[in-house]
Amino acid sequence: MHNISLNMPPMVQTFNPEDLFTRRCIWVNGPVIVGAGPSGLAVAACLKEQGVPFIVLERANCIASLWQNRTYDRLKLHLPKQFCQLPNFPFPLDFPEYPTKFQFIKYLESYASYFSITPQFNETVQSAKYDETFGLWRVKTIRKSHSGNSFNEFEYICRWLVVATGENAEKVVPEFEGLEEFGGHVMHACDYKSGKSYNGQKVLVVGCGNSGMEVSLDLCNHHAKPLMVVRSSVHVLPREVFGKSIFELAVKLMKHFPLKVVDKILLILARLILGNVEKHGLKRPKEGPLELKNSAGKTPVLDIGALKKVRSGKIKVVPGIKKFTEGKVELVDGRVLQIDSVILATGYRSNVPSWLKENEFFSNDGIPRNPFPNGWKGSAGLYAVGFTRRGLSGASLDAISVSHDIAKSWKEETKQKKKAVASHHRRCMSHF
Ligand SMILES: Cc1cc2nc3c(=O)[nH]c(=O)nc-3n(C[C@H](O)[C@H](O)[C@H](O)COP(=O)(O)OP(=O)(O)OC[C@H]3O[C@@H](n4cnc5c(N)ncnc54)[C@H](O)[C@@H]3O)c2cc1C
Ligand SMILES: NC(=O)C1=CN([C@@H]2O[C@H](COP(=O)(O)OP(=O)(O)OC[C@H]3O[C@@H](n4cnc5c(N)ncnc54)[C@H](OP(=O)(O)O)[C@@H]3O)[C@@H](O)[C@H]2O)C=CC1
Ligand SMILES: O=C(O)C(=O)Cc1c[nH]c2ccccc12
Repeated sequence: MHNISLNMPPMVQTFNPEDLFTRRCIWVNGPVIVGAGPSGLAVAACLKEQGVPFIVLERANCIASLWQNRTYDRLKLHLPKQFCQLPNFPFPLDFPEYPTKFQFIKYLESYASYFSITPQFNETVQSAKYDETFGLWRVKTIRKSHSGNSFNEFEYICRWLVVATGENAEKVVPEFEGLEEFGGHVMHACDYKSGKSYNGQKVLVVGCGNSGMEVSLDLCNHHAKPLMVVRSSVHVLPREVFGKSIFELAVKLMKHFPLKVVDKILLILARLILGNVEKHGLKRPKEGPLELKNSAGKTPVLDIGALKKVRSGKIKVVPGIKKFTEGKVELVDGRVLQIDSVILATGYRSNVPSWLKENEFFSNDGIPRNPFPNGWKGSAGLYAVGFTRRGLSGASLDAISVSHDIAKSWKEETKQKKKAVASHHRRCMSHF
């Protein structure tokens, strides 16, 4: 870690009869990066290359905790590999076009070790606030011990703060009337690993984004009977068009045509390849797929086989939920269906508003207000990586911009400090 402990006397923050917390102050000669997912690792690597010291704080006990702890076994990247690698370190040549989550995790581990990035694990940022008087960020954290039985509080003081906690930091768990009476097993998709234990069960999958579709498909493959809730609408696109990635095609088209035209082309191709999906209950939104991704952050589904199961009736599409009763769900169309368990594929949200004491750069939903490509730089040394709704490729672009900007001001400030020290030294010497 590149930091200097100020050795300040421990300050008693709160008095708790069971725990006496002490908060240690640590000066960081560079940025504090919050989050050790792909975004935090990418910005850390780019800073390393430019000789800027930093620290990375991570609440989990490992890097890329979303990928390691909160995703299902059959997950594969659904964009081709060239859009998913991080700066300055390509995927191994033998990786398939769509790497598995385990290959991706291995790559991230090699990435962290190649750039010698050693995050401070089990440390959750609880608040970060800009101190106007000193022109510095104060980042307060709580660190869990290895045993998990004791906690220590820290305060990091720094000039630059990089937010890399992700668009998917917390699960969204909506409230449903009667869910406590339901009695069956209920969990969020982030805790789903495989359909192994659901053999023969009727499972209500709430949500039809990429998670809902892929969990439903996995349940089918494990001989369960999924019912997938589509309460509003969804764009389903083929992952490939005539053997070529539709995402790659969209990126190429965007260089020549406006977004609305690209959306029209994507929808014509989807219709040609997938047919009319609306007759199966998968109503398309009014806005086009890329337009909707930009405006509302809603990712189109890239189909990897769920649609075939919908067509054959193996995945049953049902409308919104009215309420739950014991062993049953009542739908908005009045139908009452018997079900065994529920999987909430209801999405994720950013957690930035819960800890960052700032509301100019980030909006209430925890995403920077400025749209791409200007969403990475705030004021007073505040930065964001991985919030442009452009997946891993967007995070890599942010990491490069952020690291260059920080390196520039870090080098200027370090030079000024060195000059000040040298002139102070000269003044002291002249007294002799
Ligand atoms: C199931 C799933 C599949 C996906 N597949 C793809 C894909 O194929 N291609 C693609 O481009 N994108 C995909 N995404 C999008 C995904 O968001 C990115 O791939 C990527 O994980 C984003 O990286 P990140 O570092 O910004 O966020 P994350 O990976 O979420 O990492 C953020 C880190 O910050 C930590 N953190 C959060 N709050 C705090 C705090 N207060 N203090 C300390 N640490 C904190 C978290 O523990 C986490 O480790 C997928 C998302 C999901 C949910
Ligand atoms: N293979 C891959 O690479 C995968 C990538 N991902 C990515 O992870 C991110 C998150 O995806 P995902 O987890 O699917 O989340 P999304 O936010 O994309 O989808 C959430 C779904 O839940 C529905 N929903 C929310 N609340 C309710 C409710 N109260 N009742 C009924 N339905 C509800 C939403 O419906 P509505 O639209 O009406 O709000 C929507 O269909 C995306 O970026 C996605 O692309 C996910 C899985 C696999
Ligand atoms: O955020 C995701 O889940 C992704 O897979 C990355 C992504 C960014 N922009 C998109 C547009 C269409 C499909 C996927 C993505």
